[in-house]
Amino acid sequence: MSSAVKDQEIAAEQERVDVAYARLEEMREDAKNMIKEGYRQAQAGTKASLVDRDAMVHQAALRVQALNIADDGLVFGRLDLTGGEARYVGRVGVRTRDHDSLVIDWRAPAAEAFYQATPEDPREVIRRRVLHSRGDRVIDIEDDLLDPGAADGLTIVGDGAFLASLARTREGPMRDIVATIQREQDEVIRAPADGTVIVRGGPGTGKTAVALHRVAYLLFRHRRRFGSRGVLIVGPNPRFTSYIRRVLPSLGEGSATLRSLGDLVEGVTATAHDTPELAAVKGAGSMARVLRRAVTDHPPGAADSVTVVHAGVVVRLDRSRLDRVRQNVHRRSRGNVNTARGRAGEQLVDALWNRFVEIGGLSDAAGTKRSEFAANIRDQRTFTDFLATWWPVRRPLDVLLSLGDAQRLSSAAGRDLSGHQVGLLAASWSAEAARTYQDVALLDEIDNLLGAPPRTWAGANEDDEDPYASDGINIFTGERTGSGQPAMRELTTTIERMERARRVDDGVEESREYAHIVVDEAQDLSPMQWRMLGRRGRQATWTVVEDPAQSAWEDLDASRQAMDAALGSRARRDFALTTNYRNSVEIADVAARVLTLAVPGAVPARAVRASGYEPAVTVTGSGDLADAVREAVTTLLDQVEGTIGVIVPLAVTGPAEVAASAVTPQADGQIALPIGDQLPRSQSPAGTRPGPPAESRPETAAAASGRDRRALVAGFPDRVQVLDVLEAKGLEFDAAVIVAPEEVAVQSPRGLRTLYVAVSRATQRLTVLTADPHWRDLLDHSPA
Ligand SMILES: Nc1ncnc2c1ncn2[C@@H]1O[C@H](COP(=O)(O)OP(=O)(O)OP(=O)(O)O)[C@@H](O)[C@H]1O
Repeated sequence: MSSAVKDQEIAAEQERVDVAYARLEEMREDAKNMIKEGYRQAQAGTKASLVDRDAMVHQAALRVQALNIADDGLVFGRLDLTGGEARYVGRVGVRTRDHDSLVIDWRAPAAEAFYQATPEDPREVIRRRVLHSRGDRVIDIEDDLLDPGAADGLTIVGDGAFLASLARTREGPMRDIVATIQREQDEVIRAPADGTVIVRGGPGTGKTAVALHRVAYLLFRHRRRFGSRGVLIVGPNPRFTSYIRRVLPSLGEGSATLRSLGDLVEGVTATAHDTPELAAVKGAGSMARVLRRAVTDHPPGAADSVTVVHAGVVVRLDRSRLDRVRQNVHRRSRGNVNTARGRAGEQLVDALWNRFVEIGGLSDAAGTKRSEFAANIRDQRTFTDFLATWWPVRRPLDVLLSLGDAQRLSSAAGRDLSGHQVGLLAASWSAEAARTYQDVALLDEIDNLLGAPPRTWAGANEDDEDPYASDGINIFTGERTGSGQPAMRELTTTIERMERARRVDDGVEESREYAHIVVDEAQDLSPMQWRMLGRRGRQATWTVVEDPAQSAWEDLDASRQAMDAALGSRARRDFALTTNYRNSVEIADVAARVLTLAVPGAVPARAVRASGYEPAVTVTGSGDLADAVREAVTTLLDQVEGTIGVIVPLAVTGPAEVAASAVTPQADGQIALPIGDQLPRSQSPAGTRPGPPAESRPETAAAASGRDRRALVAGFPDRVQVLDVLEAKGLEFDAAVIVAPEEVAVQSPRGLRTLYVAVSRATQRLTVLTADPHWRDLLDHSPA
């Protein structure tokens, strides 16, 4: 086709698009006028008009926001239907003043055919056209002919919109895909809102993109239901959440809460990952039992007996009697340890009275009534002081740190932990250690067990009210809250506390119970993390996306069971995504080799875009590693315009055999981890354990890169980032440098799956630097 014909077609589309933009501008003006009108009404000053004004201004402001977003590439699709209608699809719906449709919102039912029509099932679509724009200028068009028999008179431009769009230079690390959503993806996005959707697919199949578009769809179609009670999107780490944060606004959605697993709980932020061994212990469902025992045990610092005097009679309860009272209170109050504090005091008085009667006090103090006895006891300083330590208002972080005492932990452990595990855990819960991702779920579990304190002191200033304040202290962090001037306030129920936890974050309202929860990278959630999410979605519908082959979790079955419990019994729909849109065919080929090692027999997703660039797999001496990284990055800077990720092993130090005490957090919040000879033979490439034995091994790439991460990329532009294999989860770069795959593979029992994650991050170029020639042979099958 001549370019003149194509130019004519583009010019014709531009005219239509200009009309839509002109109307968009009018709609924006209308919305702005509505805001002004709202303020004008406020001048009237009645209470009702204030409420009206707020609602009006809020709605109008949302409208302006949505219309602003549509400024860039407002119209991206056109359908020519068998009846002769030409239907335009765009980021928002645009109608003339007479309500004739100019552009249909991509989420509306009338836009469905744009995504669903195929040559086998054309759905009355003859030609599907994708319009590529920059701002408000149409720069290119691509057509798919779906019904050649009916195409008389229609010009067909290009050779299929989708592949062309994938080959286009990427703008930014992730973008919305509204123009090129594929049918299998669209089915997920538009799945009915009443149940749970589970999406599985390999790296780059668009799981994250689809989940985000589903949120936009649900909020568009069911705003009343999902807008008011909220949508929570949970991803693995803050890097990932900041990465996807850029996509939601481009979809016109600012009203979802985005959280990483490390900052899901108010007041705590995880800054470190546990070693795989520790994560497995902390994340196991049995930790729930351990924590239950921990919060119901005799608390640290409490005396082993209490003694009071009444009418000259000395009454004492020893530890075993005290423990019986405690068990009784817990049994009757069914959890909510803090809330049960009042009952505990009552039952303690009861027990003292019974003891008083038992030891014959009644005859010594003839005429004593129980009520007098109780009043007297409650007034005694020894009693109140004892009660304050025997049944204190407990804070989640205090409970967790109290388990840093191995003896205390051991008594809470029952049969759920081995001695070795108790040692590991206790060492990780010292006050100085950084809080880890798994700790966050445990703190949430403890918070749930403790329940709300019966009475709290909060800052006097309502503005800086801290919903987790108790006695002027944040119950998670232990830090003083508010102005420090105590003001009595009653917090009675968890619901109320949840309500108070609502806050505005980045302009987004947050609450602890949601109407819909999206879980990305769900394959990595531990049972305890599922419990944490389950509590936030007791009434929710869910969208869960995952790739079991990328799971770092050893006991995937236990995680599945916990997921089932969290999701509840709602109807589920399972979907599979099968096409890899991220990796070039060449990079996908390397990833497929790793997949075969990690999960023998697994079928990789099909990559659709050949780049002609073979990945480079280079053998380096371990001493030259930093130089090799710099050299690789320098080369890639010339080859790609966008982001370059240098993906290093977890920062680990130390010999292969590590005692519990040696598992210590480093200054930078990372954890010292045993490495080396744990890789089972079956997981070792070529059946051998790579590298020399641990004792004689020089400083590992992992240790070196952990220590010198920043130095590794010093002086390079910002588009070069260095991150470890866990941080790389879910991210994508134009080019990636994988450092020391041989170490990534042995850092945990699931090391090969982690490596699979790493090698599947790049869109265009991949460089692998290894000290082990085995790995080159394994990964590099490029033509000599
Ligand atoms: N239909 C599509 N059209 C164009 N690009 C797409 C499409 N679907 C996905 N992509 C792109 O493919 C890349 C991978 O998508 P995404 O990150 O959602 O995959 P993923 O399945 O979540 O991957 P991972 O499992 O590695 O986290 C993104 O850049 C996304 O924009």
